[in-house]
Amino acid sequence: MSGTSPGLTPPADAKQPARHADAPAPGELLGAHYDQCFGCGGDQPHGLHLAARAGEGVSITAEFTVRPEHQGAPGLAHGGVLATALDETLGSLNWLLRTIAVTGRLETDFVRPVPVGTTLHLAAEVTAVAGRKIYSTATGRIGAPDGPVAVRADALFIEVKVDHFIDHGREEEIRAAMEDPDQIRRARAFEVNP
Ligand SMILES: CCCCCCCC/C=C\CCCCCCCC(=O)SCCNC(=O)CCNC(=O)[C@H](O)C(C)(C)COP(=O)(O)OP(=O)(O)OC[C@H]1O[C@@H](n2cnc3c(N)ncnc32)[C@H](O)[C@@H]1OP(=O)(O)O
Repeated sequence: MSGTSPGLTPPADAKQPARHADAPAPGELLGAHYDQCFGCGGDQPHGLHLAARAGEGVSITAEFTVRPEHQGAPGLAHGGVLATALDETLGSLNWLLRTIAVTGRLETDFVRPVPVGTTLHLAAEVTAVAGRKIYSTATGRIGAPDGPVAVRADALFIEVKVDHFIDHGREEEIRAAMEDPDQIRRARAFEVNP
C-alpha cells in the first residue's frame, strides 16, 4: 500500500534538485552532523549510528544495524526507530544541497518486519525543490542494497537558518555546540553562504 498525501506533491513550478558544487564526492562518507544525534551521532550510546554515503546526483545510501535496544516487539525493530532511520537518511540529503533543513512531513510505509541483527540498507534521493521546500523519497532494504524492501518513506523538508536551532534548542546543548569548533564547521558545511 503506498500513496502520497497532497502535502508531499511538489507544485507545478517545482525544480529538479541541483547538487551543490562543494557537495561531498560520490562514495564519500558524510559523518555525523551532531555527535549527540540519535540518528547518526557517535556519542549517543543507544542511537542508530547510521552511516550515510554520498551518491550520484542528489542521492544518498546509508546503513543501520538494528540492535537489541531498538526493539518494539521481541526480536523486532520498533517502527519509530525505522522511521528515524528513514528520517536521518532523508535529512542527510541536505548535505548535497548544502542547505540546512528540518523534517516538516514524513510518511512511512512499513512493508516487512525487521529482525534485530538486520542491517538495513537505505537509499534516498531528492525528487524536487520549490523555494524552501525539499521533496524526497527513501527505501530501506533488508540485508543488502538489493534485498527485500522493508520500509519506504516520502518526505518534505523545509529549509531553515542556523538560528532555528539557536532559538529553539535547550540552552546548555546550544552553548556546548557553539563552543565546539567541529560543530561550527559541520553546521557551516550545510550552508551555501556560511
Ligand atoms: C551553533 C549551533 C549549532 C547548530 C548546528 C546545527 C546544524 C545541524 C545541521 C543539520 C540539522 C539537520 C537535523 C536533521 C535531523 C533529522 C531530521 C529531523 O528529524 S528534523 C526535527 C523534526 N522536525 C522539526 O522539528 C520541525 C518542526 N517544525 C518547524 O520548526 C516548522 O514547522 C518549520 C520550520 C518546518 C516550518 O515553519 P516556517 O514558519 O519556517 O514555515 P511555514 O511557512 O510554516 O512552511 C513553509 C512551507 O512549507 C509548508 N509546510 C510546512 N510544514 C508542512 C507540512 N507538515 N506538510 C506540508 N507542508 C508543510 C508550508 O505550507 C509552506 O508552504 P508554502 O511556502 O506556503 O507553499
